[in-house]
Amino acid sequence: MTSVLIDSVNVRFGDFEALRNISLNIDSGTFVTLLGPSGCGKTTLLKTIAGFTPLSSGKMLIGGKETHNLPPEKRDTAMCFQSYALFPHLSVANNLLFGPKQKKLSKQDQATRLQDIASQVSLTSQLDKFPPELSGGQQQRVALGRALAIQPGIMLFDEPLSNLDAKLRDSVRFEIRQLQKQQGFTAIYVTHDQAEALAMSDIVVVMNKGAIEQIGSPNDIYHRPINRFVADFVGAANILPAQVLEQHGNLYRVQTALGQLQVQSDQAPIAKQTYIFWRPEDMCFDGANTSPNGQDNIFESRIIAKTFLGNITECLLDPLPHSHDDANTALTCDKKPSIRIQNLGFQRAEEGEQVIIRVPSSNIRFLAEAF
Ligand SMILES: Nc1ncnc2c1ncn2[C@@H]1O[C@H](COP(=O)(O)OP(=O)(O)OP(=O)(O)O)[C@@H](O)[C@H]1O
Repeated sequence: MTSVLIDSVNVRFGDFEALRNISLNIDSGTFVTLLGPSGCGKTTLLKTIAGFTPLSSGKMLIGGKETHNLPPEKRDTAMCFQSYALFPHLSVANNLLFGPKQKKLSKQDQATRLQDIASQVSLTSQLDKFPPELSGGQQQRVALGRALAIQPGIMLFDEPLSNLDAKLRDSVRFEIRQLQKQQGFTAIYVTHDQAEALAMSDIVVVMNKGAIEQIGSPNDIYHRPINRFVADFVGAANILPAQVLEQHGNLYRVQTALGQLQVQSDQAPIAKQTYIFWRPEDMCFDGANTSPNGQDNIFESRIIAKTFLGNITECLLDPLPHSHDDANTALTCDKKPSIRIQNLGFQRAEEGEQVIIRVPSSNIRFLAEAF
């Protein structure tokens, strides 16, 4: 088991800064996901950990050892790629044995390792086949088994499931997580798929433009994103600029382009002009135009578009003018945003229909970002 400490790391390619001031502490045995849009530096960070890309500045420790003079083969890491990178002329067995042979394991240890790994990645019946004779999912499992056969302290995964169809992706994703839990290796997993990151990880690292935006548990990242980028990248979000008007205990009245809203928050806003957000599933369709506790936000909207998603329905709403607005506040002039709602109860509502929606004040959160 191996920890990774990354301290103020920068990586430059010529004038281009691919990684900016990255600091990250990964405990041994943790499953960490690097999540972010294409080009944000995820693979570069993975390659610096593997030792394939040198640091421009900062330092890195693997298992407590400074990596400055540590070549890739001495880092206790193995990498599993999106492209599988299998040896087509070698059988599945010999692909799996590539690492153990390089490590000069005895014939008997190689045989034991092969049996163990083949059964872990469910390939025992495929050992004599060659990679071109396998399905995409089987090839992916060979790539995984080949990396596992080295028994690394740290497994580095670079979008390993992106070539698989949705169903297979779910099952291989589950297998990887099960293996990681059983064997206890540290996993650093690159993806741009937020659902994958939330489903697999102990810790999610959200990256943007070469820097880290937020580090947290899947629950924190989803429910307590710190800024608009994270809120929007990790799932759908309704985000509004908000001007704080008054506070009573943990209840805030804010002016938004939708009118005045109430926000119940134990965390104070970082500025008077900030942003609020809520998830599409945090609001509901309501028959009554009153708030029973005086703290819910109720507004009328027109359904612009309706999408059936199987277990839920998503609607795009055009909120109608709010009758209790403070017309003197600048934000009432802002362009009125559309709002997304996901709900079980919308199946019968039709596009064009006018509906009343409710957002409990406790479901709206402040982002730690000012404008
Ligand atoms: N060897 C290199 N020389 C110059 N620029 C590079 C090099 N490697 C990566 N980059 C640049 O660094 C940036 C980050 O690339 P990286 O591959 O780390 O992104 P990523 O987040 O993994 O993207 P993707 O999800 O598309 O794989 C990109 O703009 C890329 O063009």
